[in-house]
Amino acid sequence: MKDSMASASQVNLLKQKLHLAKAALTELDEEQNEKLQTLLQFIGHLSLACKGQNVELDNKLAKLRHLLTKFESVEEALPELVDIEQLLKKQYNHVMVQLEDSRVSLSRVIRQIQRIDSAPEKIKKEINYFKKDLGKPFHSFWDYIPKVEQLVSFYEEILEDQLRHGEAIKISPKHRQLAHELSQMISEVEFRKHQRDQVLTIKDRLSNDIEVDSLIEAYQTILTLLLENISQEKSASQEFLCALNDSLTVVREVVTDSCNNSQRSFQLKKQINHELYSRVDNVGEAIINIDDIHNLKSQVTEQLASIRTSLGRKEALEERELILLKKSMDILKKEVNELGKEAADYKERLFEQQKINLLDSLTQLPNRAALEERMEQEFRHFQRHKQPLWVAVADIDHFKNINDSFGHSTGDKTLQVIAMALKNSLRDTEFVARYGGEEFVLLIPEVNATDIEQLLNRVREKVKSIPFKFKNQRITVTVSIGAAQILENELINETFDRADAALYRAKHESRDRVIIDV
Ligand SMILES: Nc1nc2c(ncn2[C@@H]2O[C@H](COP(=O)(O)OP(=O)(O)OP(=O)(O)O)[C@@H](O)[C@H]2O)c(=O)[nH]1
Repeated sequence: MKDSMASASQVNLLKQKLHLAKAALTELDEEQNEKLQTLLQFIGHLSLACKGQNVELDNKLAKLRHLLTKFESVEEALPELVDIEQLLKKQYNHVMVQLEDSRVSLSRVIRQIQRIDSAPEKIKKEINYFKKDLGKPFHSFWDYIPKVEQLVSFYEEILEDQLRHGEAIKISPKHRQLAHELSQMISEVEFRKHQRDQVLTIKDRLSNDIEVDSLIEAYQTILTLLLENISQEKSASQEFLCALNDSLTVVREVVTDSCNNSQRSFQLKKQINHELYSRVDNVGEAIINIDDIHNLKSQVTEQLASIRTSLGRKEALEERELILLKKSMDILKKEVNELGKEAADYKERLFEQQKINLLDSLTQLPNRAALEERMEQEFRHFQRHKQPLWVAVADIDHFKNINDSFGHSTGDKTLQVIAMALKNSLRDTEFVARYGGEEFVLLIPEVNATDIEQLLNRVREKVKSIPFKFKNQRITVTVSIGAAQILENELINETFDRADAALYRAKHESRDRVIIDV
């Protein structure tokens, strides 16, 4: 009995112990699960950090992350882990090879930079240190990236230094040609007064030894000035059109008002006339129907009074009409006067512009466009009257020497003086234009073949006798002239070509002479 009681208490004790052990085991299980969960999460995050290196590895890791989300599938993940481990090893080796390749490439680039002799000394030293540093292997991309950044900054510094102190682009014959063409173009375009000093400075710069930067700047400035002129011209035309439009609006309003007034007056007058006719009819009827003279008298007097009133109204209406008409006429007159003034101003501006467009701005002689106009005119005259007409081309001899020895502005002054001399040596009916550069064209009508050579030699002598003095040196400037007379059935351009060919011959036969094409 005693035993059975002791056994029972032992069983109870064991039961309690078992219970406690079970509880402790469950607690341990939960704790472990929690740790495992944290570990799995950590693996998941780690695998995400590896993403983007290799597609196969990415896929494997994605699958692993999926399996690790549930305890039940952790077992399935084990074979995957083996594959992934191998892939990771391969990837590591691959990255190390890549890093080494990159290090070698950087060394190659740095050797190239070292060849830039003009690099500043300070950068050259830094590059040397950098090159030594490149001797150590890279362990990760974080060793590589700062090196690339450093290399880029070397490039930047060298480039900046070269831009700051770099040699200007060398001027070539092509640039000189461009400078010359721009200078010619400037001479042919008329600039506004306030622009002229700027243009002269540019012209001066173009004629001396110009650098490419200054040439580009000159082109830019001239273009800006031309655009400014075009836009001013445009706004002047717009102003005129606006004034024209405003005036037309006023005129239209006045005419509409005046029409409306006439319409109203016409209706009123019609009404008054109707009243007058009816009063006159009344008088007529009274005369027929009323026998009693007193009665008739009073009826006629009454109708006459009404007629007078109507006539008075009609007169007042006509007077008002006249006043309105006068007012309208005054407004119209004022508008037409103002418009006339605007039109005259505009015409003047156009005329001035036209005149400017036909003048060479350096010599103030007619320019090439004016010459073409005049040639046509003389040609038409020749066709009608068959009077002699000569075309002569004059060219200054060795003009380049003047520019080269005394400068372009002296060359410009020489051109101006010779232009004046040519102009003064001709009659009013004769014409001289600057054809371009140092070449002039003369149109000489009504001179016989026997006299032309003498006339042109006089012109040549006149130029030769100009007492030029440059840098205290007495200089004689001469011209060569070629001339041709227009022939029956010849176009004037053909005559010009013959004159030009004669000039060519004069140039080759010693210059300072006149040759007539016969
Ligand atoms: N100062 C100045 N020079 C000009 C102008 N237009 C052209 N020239 C120069 O005129 C010179 C003409 O030279 P070339 O065509 O070689 O002739 P050249 O020296 O007169 O010699 P020949 O005609 O053969 O006797 C060039 O140097 C041009 O630059 C100008 O408007 N002003």
